[in-house]
Amino acid sequence: MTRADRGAQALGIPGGVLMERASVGMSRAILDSFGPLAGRRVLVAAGGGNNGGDGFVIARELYRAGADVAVFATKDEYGGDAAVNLDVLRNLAVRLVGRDAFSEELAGADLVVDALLGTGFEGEVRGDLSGLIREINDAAAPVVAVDVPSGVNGSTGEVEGPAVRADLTVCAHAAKVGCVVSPGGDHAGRVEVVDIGIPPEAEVEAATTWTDAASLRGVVPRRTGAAHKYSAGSLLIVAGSSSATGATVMVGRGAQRAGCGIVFVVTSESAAHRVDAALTEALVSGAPEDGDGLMSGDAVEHILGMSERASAIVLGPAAGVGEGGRRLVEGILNGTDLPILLDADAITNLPGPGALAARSGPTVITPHAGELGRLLGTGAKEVSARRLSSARRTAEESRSCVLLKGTDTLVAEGERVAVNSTGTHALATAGTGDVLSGVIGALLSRGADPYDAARTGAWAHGRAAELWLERTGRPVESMVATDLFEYLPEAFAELL
Ligand SMILES: NC(=O)C1=CN([C@@H]2O[C@H](COP(=O)(O)OP(=O)(O)OC[C@H]3O[C@@H](n4cnc5c(N)ncnc54)[C@H](O)[C@@H]3O)[C@@H](O)[C@H]2O)[C@@H](O)CC1
Ligand SMILES: Nc1ncnc2c1ncn2[C@@H]1O[C@H](COP(=O)(O)OP(=O)(O)O)[C@@H](O)[C@H]1O
Ligand SMILES: [K+]
Repeated sequence: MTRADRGAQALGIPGGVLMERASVGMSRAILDSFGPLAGRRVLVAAGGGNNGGDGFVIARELYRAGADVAVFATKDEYGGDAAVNLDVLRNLAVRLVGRDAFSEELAGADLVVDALLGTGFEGEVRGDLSGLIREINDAAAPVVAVDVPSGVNGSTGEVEGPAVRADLTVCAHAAKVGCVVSPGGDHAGRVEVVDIGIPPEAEVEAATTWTDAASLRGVVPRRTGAAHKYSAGSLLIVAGSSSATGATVMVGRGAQRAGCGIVFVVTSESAAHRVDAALTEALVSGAPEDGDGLMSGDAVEHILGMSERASAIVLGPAAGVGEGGRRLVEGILNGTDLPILLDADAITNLPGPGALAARSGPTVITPHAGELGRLLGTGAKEVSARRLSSARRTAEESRSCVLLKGTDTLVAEGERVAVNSTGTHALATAGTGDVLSGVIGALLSRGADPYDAARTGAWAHGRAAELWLERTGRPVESMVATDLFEYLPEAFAELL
């Protein structure tokens, strides 16, 4: 954003014009959500930078819309465009209030505009700003954040101290990463984007991008008329144990609904007949198991034999954690160059991200914060606090594609990270991750590269859940993972 901003100014567009356009657009969005504001009390809290400058213009616009506007500015002296816009307010019947009157104004406000900190903020909030943020969060009135909720790092979503909890965040030019990646994303409320007039010459390629349907155009492999079941994608699923068959079935169904031509399954010997009965169209075989009913290291030979008929492998869900599992994972990683997706127990059985770096074949891992915390040795809390950097670091150390699950889903590979745009908390139910593995595995088997397979899989999986909600009108709490199968085809149809 900073580079795009500078680029626009280098083309000759004055910063003040950008600020005006941003703030006029933001004011319109505020009025659309909370208007009409005639006679209503609005408190604008403005910080010392350009985010505060936006706040001054918004104060002017809401005043023009008839609101009774009070502005608290954290600095005594301003410079640049912010100073110009503050001076305008002095000529209007907008009340400029001091710190002593802030709390009282807040108590009487119908709407609060948080323009304390924007993209220029990082680290932990210093000084009296923490107190202001806490007060805003305790107030009854709805809160609109300008560009980024103050206290949230707009570039990463990290939150190190107090941060505003907004009902609406209006972003200039593009949604800021911090408004969608948690924990920052959990502070932003609804996110709207307003155009501020940045011309294409000033657009920059961002390292972090947004996976929407448009960004996936042409990415999903199509089946041609001359296809046969093997050329349409042949996936080998290595999953489950004698006491856990459901995960395997869900990976298989997910893969079939994502267009895989043929699904092979290898599971524990004693579980094979149950998986076979549940997955009509798949070819299921049993592999040697240990005393606990988990596939043992001895299963490697059988699995590598089966892999000769496959174009990709999904390894992991419910396969069990332990010495046998570690030998299994190691044997398969070293034994084939096929694209491999590792999920769940297969991730836990890895000694560390470096264990994947030596592979010559493409690798995708799909951990949630707990699994990634174990893999990195940092713990789930640290991963959840720094999702973007955790995913990036893992992608770098493993030289693999990393899909980090959660309320937002990140896909990191090399220098790039994509933030998924679909999904709902209806997905917070057991087994949805297994379905996702199957979907991504199918796309790998059909020849998609790991980054595209992971981005597309996450998008279609999230979209299927949204479609289930839209079509059935049922409460989020009643979704079960198998509900996704009916809606995956429709989600893919939207991409084709
Ligand atoms: N041409 C432009 O530059 C445009 C800027 N825009 C707005 O300007 C914002 C960026 O402006 P700035 O770069 O001035 O940055 P900010 O206004 O986000 O923040 C800078 C201010 O925050 C203070 N600060 C930084 N870190 C702090 C910390 N840890 N604790 C307490 N205070 C801290 C600084 O001392 C400074 O006063 C955007 O978010 C957006 O709202 C928009 O108006 C669009 C155009
Ligand atoms: N609150 C939420 N909002 C959106 N998506 C969620 C939420 N909670 C979980 N998900 C998604 O649901 C899936 C859960 O996967 P996982 O935890 O591996 O489940 P399981 O292992 O039971 O299959 C992931 O794709 C995750 O991103
Ligand atoms: K802000």
